[in-house]
Amino acid sequence: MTDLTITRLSASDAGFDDALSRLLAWDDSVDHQVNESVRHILREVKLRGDEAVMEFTAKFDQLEVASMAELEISAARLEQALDAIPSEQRDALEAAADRIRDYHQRQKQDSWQYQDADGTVLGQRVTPLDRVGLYVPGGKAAYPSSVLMNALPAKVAGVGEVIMVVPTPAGVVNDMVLAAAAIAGVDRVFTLGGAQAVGALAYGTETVPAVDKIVGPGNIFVATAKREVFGTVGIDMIAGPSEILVICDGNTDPDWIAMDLFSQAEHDEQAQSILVSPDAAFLDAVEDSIRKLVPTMERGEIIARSLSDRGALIQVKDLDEAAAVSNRIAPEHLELSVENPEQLVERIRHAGAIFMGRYTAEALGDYCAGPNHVLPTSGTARFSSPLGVYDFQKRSSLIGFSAAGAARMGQVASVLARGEGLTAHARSAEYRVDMNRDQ
Ligand SMILES: NC(=O)c1ccc[n+]([C@@H]2O[C@H](COP(=O)([O-])OP(=O)(O)OC[C@H]3O[C@@H](n4cnc5c(N)ncnc54)[C@H](O)[C@@H]3O)[C@@H](O)[C@H]2O)c1
Ligand SMILES: N[C@H](CO)Cc1c[nH]c[nH+]1
Ligand SMILES: [Zn+2]
Repeated sequence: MTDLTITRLSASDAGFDDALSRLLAWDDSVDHQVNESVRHILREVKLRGDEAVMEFTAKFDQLEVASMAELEISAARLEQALDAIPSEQRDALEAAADRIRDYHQRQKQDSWQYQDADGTVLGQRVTPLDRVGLYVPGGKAAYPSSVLMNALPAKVAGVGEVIMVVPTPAGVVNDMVLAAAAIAGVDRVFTLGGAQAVGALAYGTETVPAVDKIVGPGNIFVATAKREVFGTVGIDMIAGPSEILVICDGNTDPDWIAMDLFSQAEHDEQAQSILVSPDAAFLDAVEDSIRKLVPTMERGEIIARSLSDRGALIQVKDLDEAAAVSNRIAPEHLELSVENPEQLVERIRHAGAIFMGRYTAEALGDYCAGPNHVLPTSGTARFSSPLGVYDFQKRSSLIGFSAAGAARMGQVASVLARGEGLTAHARSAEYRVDMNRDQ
């Protein structure tokens, strides 16, 4: 097993800022290789469609097929999976789906309009997207919960067609993933992953229909591919390797905190788990818990790599400084494991999801609390939000001038248009002014 190296930092040390920047940064050489490889995959998929998709699926997912039809899962197979899984799993999926649907219903935006004094009608028409692609990760683990988190907001929004892609390395299909797709009402499922799946959805192939927007989390290849195809299609955000930052006042059981850190570290060697506390003895105790518990974990190797390469235990002088460190990192998940989370949350400006108090394990949010678990990573919580119904709705402005309104505002438009030297704009507005003057 990988040697476990635990990075300890102190916010009061002179080199803290640099050390933190190094911890958060990706290795540039890895970045470069990933970018190159993703661009190549996308180019090939755009040029050669199904043929390239099948080649990359064979190469990266060890899944050889003679035709693309073999990479689509039928609706009947989804239903069969729903019947095949143990009732305990089906009940858990349905319980989670109910809470996720209930939470997301509240995000749905409706169209609105109002009339001003001239009788002019102004408003906003809200409509669902026609067709979306959901990326459900599946390289190192299968994520039925991510099927629910991606698909249910799309269904609540009323999206016309929901296409899901999920890699099935070596052709091993996970029945819980398929069952979740049946529960959520996904329309079509393809067993594709990585940049080739993102390319197929963005450009369309002979078999995979092009979508309007691609949402969902994935590894660094998926996140990079989404960044590359943005503009051809919409994307939700960059939701890459998972992250957790725990702020603890030192009074939570250290084993609980160690396991909370593991809960994200076990996703990926590139996941990031950070603990921030003003209590040095508590940091020691959590370090002991980590060393004690890693060997007991099924995914201990991934956890050890992730904690060693990207994890840290950070000492701060007080909870205010803890909040400042957290704001700088803008983590995907932030646990406030403190006596008074309501007070501390006031100081938090950037985080994908905030877990309030000692009992709120981040893992509950991953599965069944109700809010979405697809969240901005890599500091992008500074400017983006959790996946939600709003990602599947778009807005059109509505403008309906009355004759009186056209006359009044036509004069304003005319002055502004002539100021910009745009005569056609000006005269188009003036026609309506003059027409009203004649009447
Ligand atoms: N933010 C969230 O909501 C959320 C939810 C679940 C999982 N996650 C994250 O999603 C990620 C899942 O990663 P994963 O790897 O298990 O599954 P994944 O589906 O994201 O990636 C698997 C795909 O990566 C591609 N790939 C792998 N190695 C490659 C290479 N060398 N070159 C080109 N392509 C390659 C393959 O095509 C494969 O199909 C983890 O980082 C996890 O932390 C995030
Ligand atoms: N923690 C992931 C989001 O970063 C979501 C997830 C799915 N299953 C378990 N966890
Ligand atoms: Zn998780």
